[in-house]
Amino acid sequence: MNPTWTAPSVEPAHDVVRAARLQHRLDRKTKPLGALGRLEALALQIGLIQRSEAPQLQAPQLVVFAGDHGIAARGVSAFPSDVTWQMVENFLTGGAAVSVLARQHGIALTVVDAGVRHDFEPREALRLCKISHGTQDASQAPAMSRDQCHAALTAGVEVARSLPGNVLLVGEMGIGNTSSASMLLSRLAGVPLEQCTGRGTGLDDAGLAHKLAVLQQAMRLHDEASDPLDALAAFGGFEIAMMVGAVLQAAHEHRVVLVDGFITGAAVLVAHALAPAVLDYCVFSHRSGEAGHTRLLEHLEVEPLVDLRMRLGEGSGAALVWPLVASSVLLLAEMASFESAGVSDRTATSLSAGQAPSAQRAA
Ligand SMILES: O=C(O)c1ccc[n+]([C@@H]2O[C@H](COP(=O)([O-])O)[C@@H](O)[C@H]2O)c1
Ligand SMILES: Cc1cc2nc[nH]c2cc1C
Repeated sequence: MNPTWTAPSVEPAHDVVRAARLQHRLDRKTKPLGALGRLEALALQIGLIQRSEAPQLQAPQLVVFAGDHGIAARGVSAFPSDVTWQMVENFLTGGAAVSVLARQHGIALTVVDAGVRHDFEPREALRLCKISHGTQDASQAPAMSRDQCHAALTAGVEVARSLPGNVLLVGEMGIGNTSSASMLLSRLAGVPLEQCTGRGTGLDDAGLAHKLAVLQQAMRLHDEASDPLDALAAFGGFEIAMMVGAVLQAAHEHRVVLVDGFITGAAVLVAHALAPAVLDYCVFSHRSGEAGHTRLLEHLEVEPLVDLRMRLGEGSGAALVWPLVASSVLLLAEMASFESAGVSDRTATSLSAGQAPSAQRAA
C-alpha cells in the first residue's frame, strides 16, 4: 500500500483583477456602497471560485457522510451508536431536519455510508462506501489503519466527482464524532484539548469531564500523530476522512463548498492542512453551539454567515443558509446598475465635496 496519499490539487481562487471587476459591478448596483453587507463579499467569492464576473449556482448537492466511532463505547456521547444507522434511515425516509430543509430549498440529498455499524438495503439516495463497521476505539488503538484512511479519502473524492452541479453542501452523522473533531482540532491547531471539547449531543457536567479524560488518554496514546493524515487515521473517523476527500475534490473542480458545523469544520481543517487554498472555496454557514467550533473558526480565520446556536450537524446549517448564498449570486446577476436603471448616484456630489469614491466605502 502506498504510504502517501496524493490529494487533488487546489488552485488559489483569488485574482486581483477579477476581484476588482466584481467589486466594481457590485458597487454600480442600485444601492448605497456596501449596503448588501456580507452578501456582497459572498457574491464576490463565488465569482472568484467560478473565475467569472457572472457566476451561477447549479444543482446544489447536499451529502451527509455517516460513520460510527469505536470510542463511543467509552461513554463519550449522550446517545448510543445505534442512533447513527437509525438516523441514516430517517434521512432516507425524509423525516430528519436536514431532509426537511433540503426538500424546502430544492437541494438534492445523498447519504453516504462511510462506515456505519449496520448493513443497509440499497436505496437510490444512499451510496454504500463502507470502509468498516465503525472505527476502532481511538483511546486504545488508531481509529483506522493508513490503508483505511486512504480508502476513505479516495471514496470521498469519488463521491464529489460523481455529483452534478457546482455547489457541494457538506454534512455528517456519527455518534461520537465530536470526539474525533475535538482531537483533530487540538492536534492540528495546537489548541488545548479542554477548549476543543464540548457536550456534543448533550452531555451533562460529569459526562463532559469523563469525555475529556477519555480524549486526553487517546491524545497521549497518539502523541506522535502530528502530520494531518496521521492525526486523521489516529482520531478518525471514516465520515470525516471522506469529507476531507470530497471537499478537496470539490475545490479542485472549482465548486462552491458550503460547510456545516463543528465536525465538517474539522474535515476542512484537515483539508486545509493538505491544501491551504481549499479555504478560497469554502463558505462557512454557521457558528455551531459546540464549544470547539469557535476555536476552529478562529484558527482558520473565517467568519460564519449566521449564529443560530444550532449544534445538530447533518448539514442542517449548510441547508439553512443556502438561500442566502443563492440570493447573493442572484443579486449580482439581476440587480440593475445606476446607469441601466437611470438612478442618480451620489458620486457627483461627493466628488464635488472633494471626497474620493474609495473614501465613501471606507466610511
Ligand atoms: O455540527 C455540529 O456542530 C455538531 C455539534 C454537536 C453534535 N453534532 C452531531 O451529533 C453527533 C455527534 O455528537 P456526539 O456527542 O455523539 O459526539 C453527530 O451525529 C453530529 O452530527 C453536530
Ligand atoms: C437524534 C440525533 C440526531 C442527529 N443528527 C445528527 N446528529 C444527531 C444525533 C442525534 C442523537
